[in-house]
Amino acid sequence: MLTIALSKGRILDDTLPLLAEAGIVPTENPDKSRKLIIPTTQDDVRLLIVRATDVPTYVEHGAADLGVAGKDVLMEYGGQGLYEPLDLQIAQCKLMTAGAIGAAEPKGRLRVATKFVNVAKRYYAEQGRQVDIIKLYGSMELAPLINLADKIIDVVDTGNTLRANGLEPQELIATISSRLVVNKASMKMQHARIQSLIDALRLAVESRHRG
Ligand SMILES: Nc1ncnc2c1ncn2[C@@H]1O[C@H](COP(=O)(O)OP(=O)(O)OP(=O)(O)O)[C@@H](O)[C@H]1O
Ligand SMILES: O=P(O)(O)OC[C@H]1O[C@H](OP(=O)(O)OP(=O)(O)O)[C@H](O)[C@@H]1O
Repeated sequence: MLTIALSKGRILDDTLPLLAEAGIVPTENPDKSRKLIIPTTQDDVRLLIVRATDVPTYVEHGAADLGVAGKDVLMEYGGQGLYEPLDLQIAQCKLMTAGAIGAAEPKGRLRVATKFVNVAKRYYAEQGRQVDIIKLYGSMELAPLINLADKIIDVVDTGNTLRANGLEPQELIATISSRLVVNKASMKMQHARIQSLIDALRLAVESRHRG
């Protein structure tokens, strides 16, 4: 059995067409179903529906053989516990710092609100900048508006969410897309099977970007 961990929303929506091209189609609509284990048209392939930030955990521990996760989530998760053989080129966005439009840089310690605590620590450590990181789980854009923080670190696509809250994008930390991740033991034990799936998905990604 091959188990693939996916999160509902844009990753599921953008991954299903690629899986379909590789011959894997869920037997019920994962967006509508309340089931968390979804069989597919291939008897020996199933999907696990998990939170986006939990995908690397399922795959590293072997609860899933493969998964799809945003590079932002993988950067935050860290470590060397997963193979990352393919950029699926979906859910593309940027990981950026942002602050109130026109606000001056604070003189002393910078207060940065984010759910990407590890990424933030690494980013400012590389710059030798002293910061206080404030962990939030959502609605990051609020923090500078109510003076909880000077800046935020979040993913930005159109910039509409920032603009709607009087914020502007500042520094680019990384360009982001979603990656196929593979459990290391699975890659050894089921090498031919997983490699042929990677190859099929690579073809699907390439044909999408040609057409
Ligand atoms: N506005 C966006 N445009 C394009 N890609 C995005 C955007 N927002 C997030 N992403 C990418 O898609 C991935 C999944 O995002 P999604 O919004 O589905 O989950 P989440 O809200 O980050 O996670 P959770 O549901 O666990 O809170 C993110 O990790 C990021 O890589
Ligand atoms: O630059 P933009 O195009 O506005 O995109 C950026 C927003 O997209 C994501 O939220 P999403 O809409 O996915 O909602 P979520 O908070 O449920 O993830 C992310 O958390 C940002 O807030």
